[in-house]
Amino acid sequence: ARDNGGGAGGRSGALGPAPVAEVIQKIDVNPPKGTRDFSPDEMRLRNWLFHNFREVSRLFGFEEVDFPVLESEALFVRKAGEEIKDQLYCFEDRGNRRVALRPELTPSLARLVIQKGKSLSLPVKWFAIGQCWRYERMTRGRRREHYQWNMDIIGVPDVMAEAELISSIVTFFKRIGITASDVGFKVSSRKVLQEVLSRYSIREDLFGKVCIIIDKIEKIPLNDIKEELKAAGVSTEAVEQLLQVLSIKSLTELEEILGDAGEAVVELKQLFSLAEKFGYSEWIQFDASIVRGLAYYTGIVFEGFDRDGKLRAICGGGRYDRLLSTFGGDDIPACGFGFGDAVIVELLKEKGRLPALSLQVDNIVCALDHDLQGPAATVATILREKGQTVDLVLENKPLKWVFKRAARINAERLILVGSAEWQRGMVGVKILSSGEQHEIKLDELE
Ligand SMILES: Nc1ccc(Br)nc1
Repeated sequence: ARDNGGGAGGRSGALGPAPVAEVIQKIDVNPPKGTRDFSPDEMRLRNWLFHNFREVSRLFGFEEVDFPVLESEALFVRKAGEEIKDQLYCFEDRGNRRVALRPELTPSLARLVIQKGKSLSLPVKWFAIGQCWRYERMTRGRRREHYQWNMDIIGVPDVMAEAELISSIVTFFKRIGITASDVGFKVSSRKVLQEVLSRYSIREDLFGKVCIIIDKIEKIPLNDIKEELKAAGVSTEAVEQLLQVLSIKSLTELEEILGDAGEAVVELKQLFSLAEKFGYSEWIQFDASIVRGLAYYTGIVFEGFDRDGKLRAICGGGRYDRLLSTFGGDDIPACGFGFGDAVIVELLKEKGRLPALSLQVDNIVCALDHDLQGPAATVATILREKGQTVDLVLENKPLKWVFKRAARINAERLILVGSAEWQRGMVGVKILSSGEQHEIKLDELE
């Protein structure tokens, strides 16, 4: 006694058609410009990615933290001319406070470390996965939001911390099937720049601005870089020397220019030696042109890149020993990285290595007629309490519809609740892969 099953959403029967609410205006069903919805397929991929972020963080003994997406604008106001500042998604709230959607997680993490103060025992090893925003003029059609995985070590001045962080990213890449043939890390230190600039007695406060200009070296013409450096107060001679040093691709060559006693060379040699011990030497290379685009880095910096050179940086990070003190906190050393959720997916697509993820349920439970919906609910609950996943058919549907749905949701078993069987305390079971079917006592269901 099955009705025609009605269409999805359509209510037919004694009450007549459902009253349609007054259509006020046809809304735009797309998300705001530069933002994404995550439908089930995309959400499965995102959850798979985040699961691997979390598993690696757990393997490395890091604790998860989180912060508001909305922060005080003051947290991100830096004067070094960073793109992240120019694209700040900021506004004045109803309490006339200047606020911003966070463009990155590190300042929030620094804020929380300072807030916790002496109650924290160092080193702090925290990770976070959070949505970050930028207000990008849509002329370039780029995204305005992405999710970032961040790992930070607070309170360890030694290069061992950077080596540990790079190891965690290598571990992540290996987990998702990316190898050293696919990606690598370009590693340098801002102390390289510092040591060159100090030879030309460039003012300390110019350092951040010079780094931001240098970070654009691959993105804008070299002459523009030179002009911007000179406009920032760097002499022509210093500019030429700077660009010459930035083209160095070997530590040996760097040593020839800077000597072997400066912190830049000493720390980089330590890092490459530790890479041997961690077992990821084949993943990293020295590249003096790497400065990263955030003003607060003070030492080692690194970025993950795809060896085919088709994509933007996959991840990046470095040491930021001054950030906490610039926020009024103690002078605590820190380093960390950010790993976005978009470029890595582009890389996996490029490599044809996206994971095959689909909905799968153990059981689809169906009442064979309407007055058996109650017993079907009982069966579903019994199975769920045993940890089985159940898709319970919620309406009176023809079996043809049930089989179609079972195939779509990759159900392993079809549990049929029929009147005669139910009277005998039994239900019907059909193994959908083999077609084999049998009856089973309710209390033997598992
Ligand atoms: N910082 C930032 C935020 C959002 C996106 Br999309 N890219 C970079």
